Amino acid sequence: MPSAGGNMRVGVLAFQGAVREHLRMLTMAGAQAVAVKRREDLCSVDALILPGGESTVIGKFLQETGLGEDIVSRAEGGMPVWGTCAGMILLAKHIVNENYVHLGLMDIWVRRNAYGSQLDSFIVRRPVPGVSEKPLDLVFIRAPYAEKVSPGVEVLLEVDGKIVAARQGNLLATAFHPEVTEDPSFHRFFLEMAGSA
Ligand SMILES: NC(=O)CC[C@H](N)C(=O)O
Repeated sequence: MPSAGGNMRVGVLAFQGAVREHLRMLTMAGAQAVAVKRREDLCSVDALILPGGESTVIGKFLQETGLGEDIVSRAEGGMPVWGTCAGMILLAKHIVNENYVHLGLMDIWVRRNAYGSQLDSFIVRRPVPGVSEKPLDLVFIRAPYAEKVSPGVEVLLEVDGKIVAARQGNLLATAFHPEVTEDPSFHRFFLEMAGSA
């Protein structure tokens, strides 16, 4: 059972990538932040973040440890899961420029490394409807975007016509990295989403 508000225990998959940054932001947003490395760790959390990093490396780890299977069954049972950047790729049912999928949970068509080498990493400032009226720094680092989504998926934000944030029930995906900024709005949004799940 998810516990309410500040008592919520939120895990961050802690194999590779921006783990500490998410743990810090969750604490700032008022949750109990837990590093998830083993299958046992997952049992104790109400919600989970899949951080940015390298999706191929994290995906291999998920497969080898069995954590991937556990995450899929918890997510199918309603556990809120948020994937940032590589995490968005891990969540997707379709990776348009690869011939594999990882967790295959979300009805989105994601393109890996979608911005190419010239535009590898960049920041844009935008308000995100439903998350923050004030413009947020959106940090893209070798980011994916979604080319399309199924009708059941709510697009939260497009930047230059590309889908960079989307929600499908208990699943949230962002192509950018809110955890490397100083603004916990997105983490609060995820906690609210998790609290009402
Ligand atoms: N910052 C990131 O998470 C980059 C994602 C990475 N390009 C991948 O494909 O996994």
